[in-house]
Amino acid sequence: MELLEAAQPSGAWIRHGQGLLGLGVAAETAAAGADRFATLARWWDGFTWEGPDLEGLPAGVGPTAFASITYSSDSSSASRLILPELIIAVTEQGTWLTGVVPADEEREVPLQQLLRRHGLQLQDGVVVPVPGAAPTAVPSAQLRAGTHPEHHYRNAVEAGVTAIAERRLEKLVLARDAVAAADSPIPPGPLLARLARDYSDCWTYRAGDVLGATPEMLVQVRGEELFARVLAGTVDRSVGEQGAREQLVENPKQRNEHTLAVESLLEQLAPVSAQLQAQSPPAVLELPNVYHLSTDVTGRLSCAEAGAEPISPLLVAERAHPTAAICGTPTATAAGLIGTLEEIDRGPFSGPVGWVDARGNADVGIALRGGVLEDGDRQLRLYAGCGIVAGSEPASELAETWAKMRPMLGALGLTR
Ligand SMILES: C=C(O[C@@H]1C=C(C(=O)O)C=C[C@H]1O)C(=O)O
Repeated sequence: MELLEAAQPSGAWIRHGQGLLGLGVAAETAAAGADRFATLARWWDGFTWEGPDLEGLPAGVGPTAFASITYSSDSSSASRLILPELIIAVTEQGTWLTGVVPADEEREVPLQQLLRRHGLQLQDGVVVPVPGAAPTAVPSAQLRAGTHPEHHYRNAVEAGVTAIAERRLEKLVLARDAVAAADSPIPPGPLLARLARDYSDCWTYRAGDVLGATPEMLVQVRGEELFARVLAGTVDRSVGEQGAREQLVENPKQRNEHTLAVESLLEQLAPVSAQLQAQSPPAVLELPNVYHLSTDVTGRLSCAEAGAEPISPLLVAERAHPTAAICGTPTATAAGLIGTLEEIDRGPFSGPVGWVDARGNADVGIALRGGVLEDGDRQLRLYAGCGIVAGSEPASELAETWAKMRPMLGALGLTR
């Protein structure tokens, strides 16, 4: 956490005080459109590593790229892979530092020098901030309306409920945005530190312009093993534990909404996986702002089972995206209605976010509970969405979007 406060990471992925921090940029690439996953995967596969052997080291150690991929293929935002020049991997087995120097530079940059460049140093084998560096303050921000006023969202929910009543689809996820504006650039480090502290069960992330703390894992790849955490079905934290059980586990509307999300993931991953198993019944995930219905899914990559060439984790993520947790059922109908009803460009929000290492391991979450830095970092655009099913009420869905924005609002010192 102390490191996060001091440094301004170009990439971050932290949970329970462990994870990855990327500093600076050694190489990066951007992609757009329907081929964005494949373009990024090819770029990453094209690297050769001449560093020490990584075999046996924890996932994420070594050269690791941070990924942010847009929700939609028509977004005007870019999807990105960023390979930092310095990667700090804090794992159960210890901390590893990886420095990345492009081969054509033909020079060794001492790790101490790389650390110093980012306000850090090694002291008795531990990475610490350089003494005397002033902590970066988060400027005070003002909450402003996003692309549309609140009533636009209520109307969109109403229209979604009508489409469901007309049996055009079963579920769709509608999102909206809001803006936190400051007079000076908002430093990502302290925001990430607050999120990692207050939402330690979530994956606190940064990749490119997007940052937040997501509770949802689209797909985690460890060698041949797959893991995912599907969330859908939400109640505010204020209902308490007993209320959450009654309103989530014992509520058919929420259970159905949740099942659709789990089924979409299982179906979409089926072509690339084997032995997929979903936990049943779903658990209740307790977070500081909300409770969710939550299902963990495990499986194996089918290419590994068949002894075939390994598939890039970015292409596994492409298969999995978008689940009904952030889009709807059936996918194509929901995606079409989202486009006409939301009238926002989701950018990286609700798209895949995370990292991929040089051995095919990856954590790819869903970019939720966060925001996108804009306007020279003086503005953070927050996003949140809700699953709409038969009987959803516009006012309570709007309230749920505010509850889902709470992690980022809290990190900015804002309340709502
Ligand atoms: C869309 C969001 O969250 C998703 C929607 C949920 C729901 O509608 O119950 C729950 C978790 C996420 O899968 C968001 O946080 O913005």
